[in-house]
Amino acid sequence: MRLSTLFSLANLPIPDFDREIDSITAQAQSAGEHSLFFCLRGAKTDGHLFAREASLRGAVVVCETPCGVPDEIIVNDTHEAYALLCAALYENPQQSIRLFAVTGTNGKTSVATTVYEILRKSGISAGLFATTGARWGTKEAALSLTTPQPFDFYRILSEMKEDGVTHVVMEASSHALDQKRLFGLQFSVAVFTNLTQDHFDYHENMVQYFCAKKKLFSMAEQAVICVDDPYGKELSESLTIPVKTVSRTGSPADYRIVSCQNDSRGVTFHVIDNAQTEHELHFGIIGDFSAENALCAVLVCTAAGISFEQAAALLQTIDTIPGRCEQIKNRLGITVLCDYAHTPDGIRNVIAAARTVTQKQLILVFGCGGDRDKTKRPLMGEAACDADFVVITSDNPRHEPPGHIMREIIQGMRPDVCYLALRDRAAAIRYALCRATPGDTVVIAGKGHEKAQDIAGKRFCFDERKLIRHLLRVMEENQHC
Ligand SMILES: CC(=O)N[C@H]1[C@@H](OP(=O)(O)OP(=O)(O)OC[C@H]2O[C@@H](n3ccc(=O)[nH]c3=O)[C@H](O)[C@@H]2O)O[C@H](CO)[C@@H](O)[C@@H]1O[C@H](C)C(=O)N[C@@H](C)C(=O)N[C@H](CCC(=O)O)C(=O)O
Ligand SMILES: Nc1ncnc2c1ncn2[C@@H]1O[C@H](COP(=O)(O)OP(=O)(O)OP(=O)(O)O)[C@@H](O)[C@H]1O
Ligand SMILES: N[C@H](CCC[C@H](N)C(=O)O)C(=O)O
Ligand SMILES: [Mg+2]
Repeated sequence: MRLSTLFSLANLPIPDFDREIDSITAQAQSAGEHSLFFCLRGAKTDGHLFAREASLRGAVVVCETPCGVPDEIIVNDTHEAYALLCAALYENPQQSIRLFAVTGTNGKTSVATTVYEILRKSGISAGLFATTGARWGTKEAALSLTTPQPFDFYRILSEMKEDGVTHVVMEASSHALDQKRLFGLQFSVAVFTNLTQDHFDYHENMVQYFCAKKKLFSMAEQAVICVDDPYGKELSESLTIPVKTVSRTGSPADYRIVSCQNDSRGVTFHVIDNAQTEHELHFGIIGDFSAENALCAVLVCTAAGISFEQAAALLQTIDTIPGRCEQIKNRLGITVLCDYAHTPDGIRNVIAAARTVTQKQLILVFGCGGDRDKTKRPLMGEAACDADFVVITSDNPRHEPPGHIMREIIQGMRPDVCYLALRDRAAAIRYALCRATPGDTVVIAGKGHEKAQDIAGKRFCFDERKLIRHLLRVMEENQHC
């Protein structure tokens, strides 16, 4: 595409020179003869420092301050221009697709996947961008980020459009909102699930974390907001767009969950709407929080033109979200849940959910990621004390020593709680499963759908669900350990 066409499609002033452009990048080392290189100011360094390198590779450079290279274009905000020009390169696929987004600390993948499944099952040609990957029709694409960088996002979105997708639901991470990866998009509905501690390695405090999340709602026509935490309540009161509020702990709301019953088939719950009509819903994922996620998903679908009743009926047919309170069936009489809880609130919630289906002991296996929020480690240790026995292990230690991370978790644990620390995650899972007796539940948290363990910057194959299934099969064959 010509540079002039690209800028014109992005509604940006047309540069005074023209060139053929076929790719866009923010990584100087990937720039080439026909690429546009964006100088982004990041957390670690400033992309402007790499303008010369990109230019020597033949790229046109887009910057905020002059870099003194030939063929440079100066814009006010390179993050914004980056998103707009990536959209333009793919001929603005978002203009013919209805978009829905979910933000919040926990529950984004769960809500987004549920919306996707309901839309799909109702006959709508839908697409999904989530931590678990992108999906549409019979296709899938792996994503390295929950909310992809603009170039990857528009590349996949345009493929979805070519394949006839009309509705797309996605997760909006706080990192993405802060870095304006979604700049220029307009969402039919934005959802807020909750806000509790996470990512303090990136956001300085809860106020800044909340500010990043709030940005999504300036890009939305309608909102669905859980008002049980003070941030949701404040957000709902600050917006001028139509808002549907949701609660499950008695806070006043348009849709109130008034009872939840969990059993091995999931959660059955009652909702009273703002016309005081009561509805009974069922969702195949256990946990009171799952009822809240499910209700948010149903409300998003009503904005897509599906009736509440139809959305609720389709909800009943969903029994799995990969790695989210996913039950791994076995003939040993133990309940095994593979889950993605990786925050103090997530750990507390998944234990509470698992309790509702546990007759005897509840065993938890978990760890904390390296090179990420260190302050959540003792808090996750403290939350883990709600289990009867805890196996502390590794969860993507990245560049940190696993033993050091495990010690930080243990610092938050009550001295009366029984635990074992086993650095090798496969050994930790094996130990927990072997320890369990009929009537017990084993919750394995933090990695869910993930297929690798990141140790010292190297990614080792580690498909947790496959490993659990294998161990359970061996145990079934032996009926003892
Ligand atoms: C914390 C974070 O989000 N970092 C992202 C950010 O990096 P950064 O701001 O540190 O960038 P930087 O290293 O300072 O570099 C600034 C610029 O110089 C460029 N550069 C830098 C060095 C070089 O040699 N050459 C070069 O061109 C970089 O490409 C970049 O454009 O910008 C980079 C490029 O645009 C991203 O790759 C990087 O994501 C990293 C890989 C990442 O892991 N992000 C995670 C934490 C993330 O975004 N997670 C959320 C989900 C979180 C959740 O679960 O809620 C997500 O949406 O996935
Ligand atoms: N509404 C909720 N409130 C609290 N905890 C939840 C909620 N929904 C899910 N969880 C817990 O958090 C875990 C992660 O859920 P999910 O993957 O949906 O969150 P996410 O926001 O997408 O996370 P990420 O930031 O990694 O993308 C689940 O496995 C479950 O244990
Ligand atoms: N998407 C989240 C969850 C990571 C969960 C855990 N497996 C880890 O690696 O810390 C993040 O990037 O912070
Ligand atoms: Mg997610």
